[in-house]
Amino acid sequence: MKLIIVGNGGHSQVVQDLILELNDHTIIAVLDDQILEGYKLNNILYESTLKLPVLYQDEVQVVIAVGDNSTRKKLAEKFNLPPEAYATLVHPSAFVSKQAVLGHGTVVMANAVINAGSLAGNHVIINSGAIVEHECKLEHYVHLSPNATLTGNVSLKEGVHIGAGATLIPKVTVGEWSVAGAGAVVTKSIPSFQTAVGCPARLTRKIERIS
Ligand SMILES: CC(=O)SCCNC(=O)CCNC(=O)[C@H](O)C(C)(C)COP(=O)(O)OP(=O)(O)OC[C@H]1O[C@@H](n2cnc3c(N)ncnc32)[C@H](O)[C@@H]1OP(=O)(O)O
Repeated sequence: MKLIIVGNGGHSQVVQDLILELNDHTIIAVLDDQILEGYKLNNILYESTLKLPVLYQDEVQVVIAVGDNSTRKKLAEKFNLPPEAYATLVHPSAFVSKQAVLGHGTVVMANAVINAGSLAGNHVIINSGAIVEHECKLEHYVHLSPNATLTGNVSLKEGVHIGAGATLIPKVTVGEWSVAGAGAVVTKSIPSFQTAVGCPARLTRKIERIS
């Protein structure tokens, strides 16, 4: 499969590494509005995101490799491609249960675990070493940072960001576009558009709604 990677920052570097480990995908282009356009290195074309409609063809898939959830959503809305246009990528060292479901454009990094009955939507990031226990639900544009742990039956609504090493106890829900800080221990559900930090996690500041 030929792939177009959108984004050329730190998260993109790790996604590109994942693709190298898969051995059966070829990156044909990296698109980013912050890079020098129109050069080719190791057979990869570097261009602005405006070139996506020209480069996207049959037998090519796209990954939006941008860590920020709202930017990922804005780019997906701007491109307006069908969901199947986006590749789902799983690092070979990750464990994904056959009874789990991953959406389009979702990436699962090295050593992550996704257990039975869990569902992740589109453009979700399950980062290095993160654990998604049984029957969790992660809606579109969620980012679960490295080493974060969702215990059983946790629900993350659209755009939620769980910081590195955070732990969520069973059955809690995090409302849309909320953030649990690095190392937080979430013992109660968090409403939408809120930041929560600490152990046990306490609500700190409100988050502005994304446009
Ligand atoms: C591969 C990758 O890199 S993936 C990305 C992984 N990224 C992360 O895990 C980062 C997660 N983000 C955080 O933890 C951030 O600190 C946030 C989102 C919680 C910060 O939220 P903000 O509202 O901007 O907090 P701000 O930095 O202004 O700090 C406000 C207060 O909260 C405290 N605070 C901030 N983060 C945390 C935290 N994780 N745990 C405990 N306290 C915290 C600050 O010390 C500060 O306290 P003070 O008022 O007593 O000085």
